Amino acid sequence: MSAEPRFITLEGGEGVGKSTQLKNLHSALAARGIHCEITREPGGSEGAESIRSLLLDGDDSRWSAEAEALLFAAARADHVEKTIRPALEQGHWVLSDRFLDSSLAYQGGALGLGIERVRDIYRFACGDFLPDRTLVLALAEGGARARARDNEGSDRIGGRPEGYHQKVDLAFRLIAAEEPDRVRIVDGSGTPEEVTQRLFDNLSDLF
Ligand SMILES: Nc1ncnc2c1ncn2[C@@H]1O[C@H](COP(=O)(O)OP(=O)(O)OP(=O)(O)O)[C@@H](O)[C@H]1O
Ligand SMILES: Cc1cn([C@H]2C[C@H](O)[C@@H](COP(=O)(O)O)O2)c(=O)[nH]c1=O
Repeated sequence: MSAEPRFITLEGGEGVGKSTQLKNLHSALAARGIHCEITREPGGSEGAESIRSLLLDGDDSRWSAEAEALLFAAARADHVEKTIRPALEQGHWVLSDRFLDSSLAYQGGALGLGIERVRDIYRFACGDFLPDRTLVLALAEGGARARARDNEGSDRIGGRPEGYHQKVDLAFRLIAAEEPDRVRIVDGSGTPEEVTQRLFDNLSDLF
């Protein structure tokens, strides 16, 4: 349908439905003749998947805030170079479960590094490359859904206290307010099909 390949990212806090919606959106776009490659962060390339376990396994105290932000940026640089750019150059759309805005919200906003400092790290890692559209799913009961899904177990960052995740949500809203053309907050409540339709509607200007 569209000649121009697009890079779309799905964002939001824990358990808001990103992975579910990534698959649904992939099918909804395929039904309209748009082939997408699906990927995720941290990960999405061989090197970045190795960094993923460094970031998500172990105790919260394993890394300083600065080291954590740099590890996410290193993983992202590899992901962009090895997976995302090549797919776009081949004419494929790319849908990623998390990307830059997770670092801005989790490390910049909630961990206290500052959103602008984390943007600077990103520019060093990836230059001026940005998603064409970022859809942030918003859902108050996301944390409860994630805990039910994970049987109360969680990874190094997901297991941080409730106050941390509230700051993540606030930071996503700040980022969306700063970049309204790229970043949209989308209501994550209702059936999976209702949410997919809302996400799809927020991409229609890109077709
Ligand atoms: N619309 C929905 N209604 C009810 N349950 C849902 C809905 N969407 C997803 N779920 C369920 O909620 C849980 C979390 O969804 P999902 O894994 O897609 O979220 P996520 O944002 O990718 O989470 P995380 O960031 O923690 O990996 C899963 O058990 C999933 O089946
Ligand atoms: C990309 C990215 C991720 N995070 C955090 C967010 C989650 O707690 C985990 C990833 O787990 P998921 O189940 O695969 O969503 O990592 C982060 O803090 N900063 C980032 O840049």
